[in-house]
Amino acid sequence: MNRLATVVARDVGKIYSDGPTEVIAVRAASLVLRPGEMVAIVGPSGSGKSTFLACLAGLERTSRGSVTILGHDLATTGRRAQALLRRQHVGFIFQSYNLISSLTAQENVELPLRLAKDRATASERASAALDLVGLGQQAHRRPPELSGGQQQRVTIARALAVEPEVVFADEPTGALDTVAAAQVLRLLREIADAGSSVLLVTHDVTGAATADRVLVLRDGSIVDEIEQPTAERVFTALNGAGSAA
Ligand SMILES: Nc1ncnc2c1ncn2[C@@H]1O[C@H](COP(=O)(O)OP(=O)(O)OP(=O)(O)O)[C@@H](O)[C@H]1O
Repeated sequence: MNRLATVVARDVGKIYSDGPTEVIAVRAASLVLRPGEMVAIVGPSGSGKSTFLACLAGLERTSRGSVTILGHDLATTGRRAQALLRRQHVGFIFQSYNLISSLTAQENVELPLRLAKDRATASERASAALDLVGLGQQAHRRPPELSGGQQQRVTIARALAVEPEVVFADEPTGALDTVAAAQVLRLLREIADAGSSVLLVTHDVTGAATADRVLVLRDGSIVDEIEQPTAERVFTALNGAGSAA
């Protein structure tokens, strides 16, 4: 069952304790992500998008439900094994670039490769990934010498260099102008078209419409699912979700 799925989430819930009160960030949300599929999660601020993504990526412990990544049930996979799984098979792209400013773009992309499987080919693969995102000429530059869009493309190159089966992207275009954002979205689309799974959290309806499927979250629940999305349909669904909140 679901042998082809890269990520399977069943009835995932996440409750945060905030002093004496509890915040239900995600309630019983389910998702199956397949190879080559790009799924976007949209929803009003505070609807639980980032928390859901973090639970699926194993970055947050779930309060209920189950998550399986590439056949590994996170509930029964130890922390070290999960870290290894992420390092070798999962790419992360966040709004804050998390690049090391004292290292060049090339060194930033090489770093996870040196920690993971392909030390011998780290340099070649990092160069190839930077070429792919159009930054071959900027490989020697450090993050402070690059624009926001270029830094984000370095993080994409870093995620791509490990040839991940799954990419988790949380607001990757949040800090970018329209042109840079479109470039980043195009790269995410290409990653999916090349066979990986991409899960994207975004506020950008146009960006969400580049996905194969859009899930609309409201108050921690998936309230709508749009197949073959257009920006208009995402906008309408999102406004419905927001106004009802
Ligand atoms: N570490 C935490 N401790 C307590 N509550 C949290 C924590 N992280 C998130 N929350 C709460 O969980 C809910 C969902 O937050 P989350 O960041 O997942 O929403 P979001 O849809 O990604 O929001 P945004 O679009 O504004 O980034 C919010 O009410 C938030 O305040």
